[in-house]
Amino acid sequence: MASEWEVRFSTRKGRAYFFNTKTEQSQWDPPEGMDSSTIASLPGAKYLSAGGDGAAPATVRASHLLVKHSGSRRPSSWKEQNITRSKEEAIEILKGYQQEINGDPEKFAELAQLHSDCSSHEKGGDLGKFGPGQMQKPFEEATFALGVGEMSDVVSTDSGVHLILRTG
Ligand SMILES: N=C(N)NCCC[C@H](NC(=O)[C@@H]1CCC/C1=C/[C@H](COP(=O)(O)O)NC=O)C(N)=O
Repeated sequence: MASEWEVRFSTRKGRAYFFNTKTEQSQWDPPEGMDSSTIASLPGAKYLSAGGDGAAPATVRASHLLVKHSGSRRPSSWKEQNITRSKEEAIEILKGYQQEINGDPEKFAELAQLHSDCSSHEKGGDLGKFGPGQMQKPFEEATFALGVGEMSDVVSTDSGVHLILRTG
């Protein structure tokens, strides 16, 4: 069924692919028998550029709200010298912010400024523009899979756990 499919972007291959959210199957080609208007209506269809080569935007812009934990690559921040919370606690805290943000970009920037364990908190979480290869892979792939203005669910990297808002 079309609703099980979405288009994602492989930053490793630099092209779009089809992902079945039910079976978790990935494939380069459109699902068998799916007509072009259905394909165009799939989530992430924007990655299927006019040329069909799935070219992604060269750079994206995003903000993030990072909550670090004891397993972070650098368990310290402007906010807390020695971060000892567990990853599970960090996820709970982040989910609390996610509820409070409730999809509102201004609220996102406000909470990122107050609570993000990244120096980008000074700019409401803004990381500026970046292209493939600049951020840790899980962060990059999650951001490239978002539409402009969309927010991610919890994304985990070696830095900690993040909420991401794609802004450009
Ligand atoms: N281009 C911009 N604005 N800065 C360079 C970013 C370098 C990049 N950083 C990350 O991937 C982490 C996860 C997403 C954001 C981010 C921010 C980290 C998080 O804090 P940390 O784990 O470092 O203490 N702080 C800065 O690097 C990397 N390849 O390590």
